[in-house]
Amino acid sequence: MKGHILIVDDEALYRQLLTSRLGRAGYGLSEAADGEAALECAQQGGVDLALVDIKMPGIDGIEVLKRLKQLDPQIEVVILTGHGNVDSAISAMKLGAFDYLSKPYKLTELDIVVERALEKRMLARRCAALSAEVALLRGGDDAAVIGRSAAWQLTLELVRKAAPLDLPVLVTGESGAGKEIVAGLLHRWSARAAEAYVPLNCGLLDDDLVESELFGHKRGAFSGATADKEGLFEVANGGTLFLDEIGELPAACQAKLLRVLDSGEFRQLGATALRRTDARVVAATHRDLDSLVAEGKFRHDLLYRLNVVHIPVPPLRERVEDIPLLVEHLIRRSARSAVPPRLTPAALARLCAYRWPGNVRELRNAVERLVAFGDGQTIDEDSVCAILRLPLEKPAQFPSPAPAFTDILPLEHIERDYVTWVLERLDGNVSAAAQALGVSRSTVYRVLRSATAVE
Ligand SMILES: Nc1ncnc2c1ncn2[C@@H]1O[C@H](COP(=O)(O)OP(=O)(O)OP(=O)(O)O)[C@@H](O)[C@H]1O
Repeated sequence: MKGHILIVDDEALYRQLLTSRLGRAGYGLSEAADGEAALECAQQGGVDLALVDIKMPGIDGIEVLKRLKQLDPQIEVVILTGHGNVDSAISAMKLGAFDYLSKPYKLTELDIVVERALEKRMLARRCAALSAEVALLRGGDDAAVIGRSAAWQLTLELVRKAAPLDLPVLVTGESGAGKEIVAGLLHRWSARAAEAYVPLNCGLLDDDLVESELFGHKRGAFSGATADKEGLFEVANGGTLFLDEIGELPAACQAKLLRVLDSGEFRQLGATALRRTDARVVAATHRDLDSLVAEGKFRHDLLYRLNVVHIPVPPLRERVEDIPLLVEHLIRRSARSAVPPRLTPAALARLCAYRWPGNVRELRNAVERLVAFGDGQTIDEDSVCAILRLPLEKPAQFPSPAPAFTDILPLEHIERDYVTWVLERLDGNVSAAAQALGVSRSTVYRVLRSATAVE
């Protein structure tokens, strides 16, 4: 697809004219007959360009332009003005409109303006993607760390406080929740940021190799040690050593690690002399270290030493508000073209309602598959259900709430029934329902409370 255009005009004839012309040219299209509908549509995301009639009842074109830009400064807006209405066209340009067209305009003129506006949008996208890539190659990018939920903000607050402290940190949380992301931030936000950040997954190496990897060895220390080798504690000197899956650390290494944490000293395998290191240790685990201590598999004193600062990373299901942002970010990252596919609201609601046992990693994999196997234009509820192996429809359990309209009912009743129905369809997940309905969680609670009050 060449880009998604939102056509906003109260006159159906003009909308029709534009949709048939631009539809034939291969653009994705949405229509809105007034400003309110336009903003609702833009809120769902995926709009690249809006063609907005300046004179409309209710919210006029200039106001729509302002609010669209607040919603997403990257959306390009072309204002459609009446003949001779140059003053408003100029104010629109001052507010960030890409261009304006005075009615009646030539369709070839429209084609050129649309093409240029979309080209600008695509270039801005490419530029942002490249900057993110460069930042990533340079060792991380704070902007690529996504999340605005209260739970995630609390985690970041802890990271911000812990980063400059120069103490060991233990990061815990389910697999795929973002522990390594947190470890990276602890390094980047510390005074050691310019020094090495060295990660090691303790679960991936054989027991005897972990020790040599961490502390290094002298030539001849064991069969196969043909030369002296520096350990990661030395490589990370002055920087941060990230020990992932610390629960898997073999017993012999646990004792040595405790010593380094206490004194900064260690011995290479096969060496007699002590060496010193100033590497800060950040450890992570998805396992319950207290249980491992109780089972005698993890040293109590090491846990005590590592746990000086503890940062728990909440699972994704406890920060549903982050899902839409992560999904948008991941779609943009995985999209094959400069115009990422558009996610339907029902598809997003399904993603928000899912429990994500594999957390952000599972979400990333799901989005990558949705983008790879999709048609490049739209990701709908059916595809999400297929990828997540969810039943698509639950008609027997969830009959349509549509009232028969034989009676005149207070709006409050209809609102209550509809919200209850949406909530049932989304397995009682209030955040997902709020997301799907485009309202806040407190609004969902208010409507439900009014339901209890009425009954
Ligand atoms: N807040 C976030 N913003 C953007 N991407 C994230 C975020 N959290 C996690 N991810 C992405 O999700 C994936 C898994 O994250 P990460 O490796 O940090 O999880 P983990 O908790 O360390 O997992 P494991 O326990 O399996 O090592 C990575 O691709 C990471 O980039």
